[in-house]
Amino acid sequence: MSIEYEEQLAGSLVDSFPKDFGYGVENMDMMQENLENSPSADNKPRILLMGLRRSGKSSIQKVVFHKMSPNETLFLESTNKIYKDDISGSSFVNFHIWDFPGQVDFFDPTFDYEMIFRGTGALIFVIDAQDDYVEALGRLHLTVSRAFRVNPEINFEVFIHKVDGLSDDHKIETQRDIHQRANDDLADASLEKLHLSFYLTSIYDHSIFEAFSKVVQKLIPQLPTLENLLNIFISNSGIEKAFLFDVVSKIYIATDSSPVDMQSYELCCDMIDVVIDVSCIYGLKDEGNGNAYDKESLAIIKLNNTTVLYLKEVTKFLALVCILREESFERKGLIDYNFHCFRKAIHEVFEVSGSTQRMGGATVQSSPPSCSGNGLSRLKSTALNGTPRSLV
Ligand SMILES: Nc1nc2c(ncn2[C@@H]2O[C@H](COP(=O)(O)OP(=O)(O)OP(=O)(O)O)[C@@H](O)[C@H]2O)c(=O)[nH]1
Repeated sequence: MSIEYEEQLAGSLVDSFPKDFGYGVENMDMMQENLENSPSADNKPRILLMGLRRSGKSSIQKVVFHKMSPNETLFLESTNKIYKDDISGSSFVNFHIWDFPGQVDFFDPTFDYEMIFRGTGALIFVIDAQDDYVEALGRLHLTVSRAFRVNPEINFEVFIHKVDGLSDDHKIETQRDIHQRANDDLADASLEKLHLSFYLTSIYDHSIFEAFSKVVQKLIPQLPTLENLLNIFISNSGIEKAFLFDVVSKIYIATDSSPVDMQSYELCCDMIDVVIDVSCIYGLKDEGNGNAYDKESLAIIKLNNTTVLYLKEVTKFLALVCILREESFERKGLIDYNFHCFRKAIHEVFEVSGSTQRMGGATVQSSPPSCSGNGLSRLKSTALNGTPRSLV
């Protein structure tokens, strides 16, 4: 069975997937000040964070990609210029996030929005659900309709944010209402083809990571292959659920095709935190050198309800985290062998090598999570790669 499995995995390798998937190179006069000093133009997909002032855009970006604790966001100052964040240096996920200041007059004639939208993979519009959202809906409509006319390929994502302050019933009602009104506005403008996806989010729980995972997954051209590999892996190993995690951001870049329940996702996120924390405390060399997450990273946690959590390194940035029953874990040898095949296939999918890789003209260097500095996402030493060549 295992050999068959290996063949199945090997058979589905990447040739059929675009290697140079990416978005355009831009240079905008309007944003000289912000962009000139940033890592140069390249073909990385761009995710825009837009919305009214104080809707929570910067908080989302800081919490998901910079390990800021949600309480610290209370002290974030208002963004007054476009903040361009290239997160490819510390994460598997290889794109730029542009945080727009709420007060920018986006449709100022001197503002080259066509350039911006042309190079955009996803536009996240953040709506503060604790506030009156009528103005936000007007702004949403204006933004997405302009963007759609420039680039119909953009994924339009609406985060109904700060839902931690709402009761469960109120959450559902707010989502229904926003969904209805936003789509009515689009229908009135004959923009039925413009598809909006809605997510209920909060930085105070895992919902923001889940939503971001889904946004990012849509930008990964290899997603069907990854899902396929995960399906084959779990069905041959007696595993109930498996996630392929970006360890730094805790975004899952793929999972098998069984439905995701929030509790399983949270459990797996917590496991990553535990593993990295324990590794930071007990796993480093005497001088405190090294990375908290490396080739040797492996953890098994048995819960008191006969569930086993299993985490193993896949690449410098990716970990496989699985949930399974204790009985299935008795066949650990089989799981390990299948994992070995799975890992090999993932490496082949992304052609991960230990050297600098060229991605649509951009050279990317990156390092795995380390314990030094401000949280585990801080880069310590610049190690070469682990970033997928084709994930651009
Ligand atoms: N309750 C709650 N508050 C949040 C959440 N996300 C952000 N906030 C708070 O919302 C306030 C505004 O957050 P920012 O991230 O600065 O908002 P912004 O959209 O970047 O604002 P501008 O830079 O002015 O455009 C801060 O006090 C955050 O702590 C959330 O999920 N729940």
